[in-house]
Amino acid sequence: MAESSNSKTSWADDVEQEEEAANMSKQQQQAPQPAAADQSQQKHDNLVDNEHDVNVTLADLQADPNSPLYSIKEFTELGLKEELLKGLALLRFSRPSKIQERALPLILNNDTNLIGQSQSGTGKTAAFVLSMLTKVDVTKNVPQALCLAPSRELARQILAVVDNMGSFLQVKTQFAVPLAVERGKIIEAQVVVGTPGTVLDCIKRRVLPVKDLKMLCLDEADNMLDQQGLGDQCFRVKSFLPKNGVQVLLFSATFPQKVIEYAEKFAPNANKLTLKQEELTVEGIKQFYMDCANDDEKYDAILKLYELMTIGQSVIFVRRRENANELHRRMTDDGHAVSSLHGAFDGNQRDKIIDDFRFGRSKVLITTNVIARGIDIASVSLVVNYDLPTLPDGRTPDFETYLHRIGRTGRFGRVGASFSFVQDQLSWQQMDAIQRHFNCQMTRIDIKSDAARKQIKAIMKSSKPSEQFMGVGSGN
Ligand SMILES: Nc1ncnc2c1ncn2[C@@H]1O[C@H](COP(=O)(O)OP(=O)(O)OP(=O)(O)O)[C@@H](O)[C@H]1O
Repeated sequence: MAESSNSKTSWADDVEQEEEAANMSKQQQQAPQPAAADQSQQKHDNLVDNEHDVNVTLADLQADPNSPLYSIKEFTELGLKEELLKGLALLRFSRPSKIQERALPLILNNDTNLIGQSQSGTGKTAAFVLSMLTKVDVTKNVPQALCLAPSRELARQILAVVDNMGSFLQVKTQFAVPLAVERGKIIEAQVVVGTPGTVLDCIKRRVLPVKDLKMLCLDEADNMLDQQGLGDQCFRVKSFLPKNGVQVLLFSATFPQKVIEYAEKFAPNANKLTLKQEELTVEGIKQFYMDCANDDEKYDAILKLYELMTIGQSVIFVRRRENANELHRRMTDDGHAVSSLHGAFDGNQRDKIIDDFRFGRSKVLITTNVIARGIDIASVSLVVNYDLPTLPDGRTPDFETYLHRIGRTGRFGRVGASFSFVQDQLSWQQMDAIQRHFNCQMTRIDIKSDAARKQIKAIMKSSKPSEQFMGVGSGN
């Protein structure tokens, strides 16, 4: 875990920053609370019509045994409380996805730990949120389920899902990130969602009572356990919990072999739902690459892409905060409306930037790996790897981060595209290694060609909000 020499400190830096962050009131720190129905409307509006020949409905996908959204059961067969079924209906979740259908009975029928893996955007959040909400007793005002996430943004998003899905249960929730927990007040909420550092601090200060906890859930578990700071904090949180009776759930789209060992230590004797490496990529995400001669050509290409990027919403990933600042400044100076988000912003600013993007007030977001994982915004149709993701050595490709980054599009059966820039021999090698690792093919695209622009436009349009519910373009 923490001692791993391969730990990805760049991500940890962002989180550390977050843990130290910001002077803000509790109210300002609350998760966004879109009315469930509005949120659901937004979700379904984003299931797409398209310019392609083939329309596949979500119902079709869920009937296809090869799709990660496939299910044979109904939510009503999964042993959920009536109030949760009502919450699911309000969110217009009609059928469970594969991970939900498989994980829920394994979690709910006994107290065995679970390591759950499924592709990005396939509904892992609902699997663990429904589990937490099933296990808590809302008549007791004491924390019973604890969920840890690696970033403020992700914790906030999970909290909003708990609030929405649990709205008929009248569950009480607590956001546990820096300064969100009222000083000196003992937490009475049944479900606590936060980042590991703050949660650990609350436990040590005895603000967060742990004796009634029944469930500990780690989202993006491989990432948290693999990092120096976060991994330590997660293990320390766990060491404070009752030795028996706490069910541990670890979820992620990726569980690289080297992390499995920590995962098994953290969640002993767990049931496991895992995937093979070549099953990890999401079919709806078309992967392209752009071959540039140098940095200037790369910048010209991103300007050419901009017009297409704003058809839907796009995320541009760069390596470091300074690169994000620099690209933001250059694009803004050139008259383009872009926003930027990274760990150097304080909590308040981060909430505003992500909310502006989430609710469509901004269209293009330049960011670091801080939101590479978990963030779920249905209308993101394009992900750009302006810099390919690497381990801290700056050379070795970071396969998992690549997969999580491109997974910000193509959510729950939608289509999307990813563009990766290559500009020298090293980035070529990195791209080649990524393709071999996932056994996938990236298609070369020349942004200057009309045909290519048309192709991209079609993909972007196909994931644009539409009147037509449930039409999911194949994108082929
Ligand atoms: N059964 C369902 N029916 C309809 N929509 C669903 C269902 N389950 C989840 N969704 C929606 O699918 C989207 C993706 O879900 P979620 O964010 O949980 O994916 P994930 O597997 O956690 O992805 P990641 O690995 O990127 O974190 C969300 O918008 C969610 O509301």
